Amino acid sequence: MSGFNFREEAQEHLLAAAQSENGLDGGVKIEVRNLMKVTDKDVRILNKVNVDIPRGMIMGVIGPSGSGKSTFLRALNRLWEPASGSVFLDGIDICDLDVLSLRRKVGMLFQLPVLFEGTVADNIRYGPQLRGKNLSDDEVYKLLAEADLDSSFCNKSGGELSIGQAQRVALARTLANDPEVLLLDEPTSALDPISTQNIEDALVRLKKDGDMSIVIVSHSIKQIQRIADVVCLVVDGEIVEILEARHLSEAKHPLAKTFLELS
Ligand SMILES: Nc1ncnc2c1ncn2[C@@H]1O[C@H](COP(=O)(O)OP(=O)(O)OP(=O)(O)O)[C@@H](O)[C@H]1O
Repeated sequence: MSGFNFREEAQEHLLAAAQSENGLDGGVKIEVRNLMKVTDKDVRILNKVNVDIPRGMIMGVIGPSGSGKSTFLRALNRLWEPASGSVFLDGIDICDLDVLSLRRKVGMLFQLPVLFEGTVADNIRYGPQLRGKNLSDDEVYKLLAEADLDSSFCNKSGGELSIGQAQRVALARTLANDPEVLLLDEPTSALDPISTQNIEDALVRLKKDGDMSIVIVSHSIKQIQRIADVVCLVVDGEIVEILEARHLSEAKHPLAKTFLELS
C-alpha cells in the first residue's frame, strides 16, 4: 500500500468519525486531488495536495507563514485556475462550472472587509440583485442576524462601522448569496477578541443550523481548537497531516510538531 493510499484511508475514517459525532450523514463537499501550483519561475507553492473537505463541518487550515494556506484556499473558488481534474464540488469539476455561479456557491471572506459605497443594506442586497432578486427588509434583517448584527445597522454606511462590524457585514453580504461552502482567510486577525468571538459564534451557528461546509485559514491555534472539527496542517505546500481539532497536540509530522509547539 502506498503512503498516499494509507493517508487517504486514514482521512476517510477520521472524517467519518468526526461527522458521525456531529450527527451528520457524512459525505464529501469538496474533493481536492493532486492540486499543484507552480510559479512562472518554477517554484512549487502547492505540491500534490489531496484532501476531502467534509460536508457540514468546519475544517481549519494551519501552518507556517508562506506554506501555501491562502493559495490552497483560493483554488477552491478559482481565484486562480487550478488544473482540470483537481478540485470537485459535489463531484463536479469546478473548472466545468460557470465561475460566477461557483463563487456564489463557494463564498469567501478575507482578512480585511471591503464594503461597497452605500449602506449596509445596499451591500447585502447587491449579490441577489445581480441575479434579479430584491431582498425584503426582513430578509436583510435575517442575514444581519446570522452575522450577529441587529437591524439598526441597515442604514449605516461602511465608514460608520468598526472593522469588526464591517467584517460581520461582509459575512452577511456573502451569506446573501446563499453559499454552500464558506472560505475564510484569517477573517479575525484584524479584530479585537469580542469581534472575534462574534464571528466565531456566527460560524458555529451557520454550521449547525445551515449545514454549511466551512474552511478557515487561521494563525490562531486556539481559534481552530475552539471552532474547527478537523484540521489540516500545511507545511511547504503540502498537507502533511489531518487531525480532529481536539487531537491537534497529537500531530506526528516533525515540522508540524515544531510549528504547533512554537505557536
Ligand atoms: N502568484 C504568486 N506568484 C509567486 N509566488 C507566490 C504567488 N502567490 C503566492 N506566492 C508565494 O507562495 C508561497 C505561499 O503563499 P501563501 O500566501 O499561500 O502562504 P500562506 O501560508 O497563506 O502564508 P501566510 O500565513 O503568511 O498568509 C509564499 O512563498 C508566497 O510568496
